[in-house]
Amino acid sequence: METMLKPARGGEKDVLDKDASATPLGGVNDTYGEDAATEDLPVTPWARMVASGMELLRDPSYNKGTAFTEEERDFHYLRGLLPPAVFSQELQMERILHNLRQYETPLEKYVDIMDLQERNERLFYRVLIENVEEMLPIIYTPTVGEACQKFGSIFRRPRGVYISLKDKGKVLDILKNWPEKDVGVIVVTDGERILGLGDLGVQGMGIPIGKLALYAALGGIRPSTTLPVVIDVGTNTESLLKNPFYIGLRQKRTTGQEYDDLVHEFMTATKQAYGEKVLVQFEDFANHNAFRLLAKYNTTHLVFNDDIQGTAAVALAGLHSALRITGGSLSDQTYLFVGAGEAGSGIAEILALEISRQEKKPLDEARKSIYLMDSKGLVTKARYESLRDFKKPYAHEHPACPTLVSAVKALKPKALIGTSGQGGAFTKEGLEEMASYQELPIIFALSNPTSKSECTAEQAFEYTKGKCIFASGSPFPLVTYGGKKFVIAQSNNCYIFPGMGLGCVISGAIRVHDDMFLAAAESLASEIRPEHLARRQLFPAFSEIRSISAHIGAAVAAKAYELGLATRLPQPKDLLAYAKSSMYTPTYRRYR
Ligand SMILES: O=C([O-])CC(=O)C(=O)O
Ligand SMILES: [Mg+2]
Repeated sequence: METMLKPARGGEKDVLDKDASATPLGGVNDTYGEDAATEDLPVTPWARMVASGMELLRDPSYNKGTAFTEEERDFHYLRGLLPPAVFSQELQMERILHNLRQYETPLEKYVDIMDLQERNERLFYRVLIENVEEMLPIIYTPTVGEACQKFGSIFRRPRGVYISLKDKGKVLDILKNWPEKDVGVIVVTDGERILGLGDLGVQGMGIPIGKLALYAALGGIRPSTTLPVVIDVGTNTESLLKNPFYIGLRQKRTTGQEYDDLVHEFMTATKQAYGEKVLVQFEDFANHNAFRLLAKYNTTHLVFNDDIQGTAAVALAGLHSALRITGGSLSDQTYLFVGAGEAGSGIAEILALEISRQEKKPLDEARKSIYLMDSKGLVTKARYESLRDFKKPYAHEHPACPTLVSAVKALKPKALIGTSGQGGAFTKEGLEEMASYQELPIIFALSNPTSKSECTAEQAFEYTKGKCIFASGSPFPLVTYGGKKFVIAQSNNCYIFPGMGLGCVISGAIRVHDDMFLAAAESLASEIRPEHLARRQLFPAFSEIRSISAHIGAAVAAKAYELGLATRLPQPKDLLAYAKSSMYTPTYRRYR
């Protein structure tokens, strides 16, 4: 059967045929029917009635622009509303890319491509999926950071849900204003720690929007089931409060009970509106809330924190790959983290967990080879009383080391991992020291966006005389050193969260367990082949990401079933095939 777009001139809109709830990703198995198509466009096994004519052209989920066929133009009252030429989606894509490449600044590209999302969603996703490496730096780090800083100025059309202190007591009603009833994945921020850029208040909304675009493009989550949310409790950033174009509450951040109550109302409302299988990803909260909220809600809701757990899983996969190059096992190395916030302690903790599993030793024992540095220098036992809880497990007996070089000299770490949000924190002296006692030092500069990276890729190679095994959080161009070219691997949580979401959705998971992140990390690491390692490339190319997400999704789902956390029964026999067949694809439907 084909997609039926019946004329509904009298305002009858979007009546979904009940057959639609056949699969977990919002109802439609997108590959279904493709084999059965007699013409070159795929067809879908369900029927919808939506608006026709101009309304159809203005609905981004159905609009195909110049790609409406002659037949469709006649049938859906489009004749004369479009110029006469009929384009293929491929030609439309070419045109989009051609125009995008004319812009001089990344922010102009961002505005242009996000506009496409509001005009023609399938074309937007097809451009993303088929050009991941080119598009990622625009809709994601680093450009999304600048977009958030200027979000008020570039604001055009709202997307997602804005919940502010003014909405206390009305959060469920607000969620009901969102037009989609079938929401499967929410990304929520309060904007207090946007990437490494600090408190951007309501303008942090760019991050949930960008992350969810990746859920759909990289993880195959149906776009209509994704919901970006920002909780606006004010901002402490003076320049934003003074900026006439700031679009949030013009007040200092509210904290304490009032903050907790609003977040709690939101968390309760998500379940009331969408059921207990809605996945809520916490994103870019400041440390003082991130750990707390995760601990508070992970026993009652399907939640994870991307900055703690997603970043951790991808870095663990990167360390696995790095050790395949250097030799040795995870357990007999020393690790030094510069930055002891969400990413630092998240990675430290998953690493300790993995070591304790591998070596069958207590977690506390496994933590002993992992050291953290914060703004006050090495985290040590002597500082124990004044430390935040999440740093305490790593407060080891050790003399004070105030600087990076002194810590590297004293500890001789195998791997140096930057999660500080401090651009340039990996000094020349520190990196030279890393290379002074080992053949292949592992250097991860993970802070985002590019301006906050602890060092550039070029500096890492230069200061270690080409010896380093390097990964960064944001993209860097290829580095040539000693006549050799090195592709710079990005250790970014976008390798993990789309697959994690896919795994949760296809299994109907009701909780996220740490073991699901270990499974995701293992799955990602298994994608690294000897040819990657020969080039010191720790992660596969983003062009392979849909297949990687399917594998991660299957691994996560398998773990959820094993742990008794999955509710979609019976368990599909072949989870990988099921994951793949459930993924959203953005080729146009044929409307009849
Ligand atoms: O958004 C990214 O690129 C990675 C991330 O979660 C962060 O840096 O907060
Ligand atoms: Mg983040």
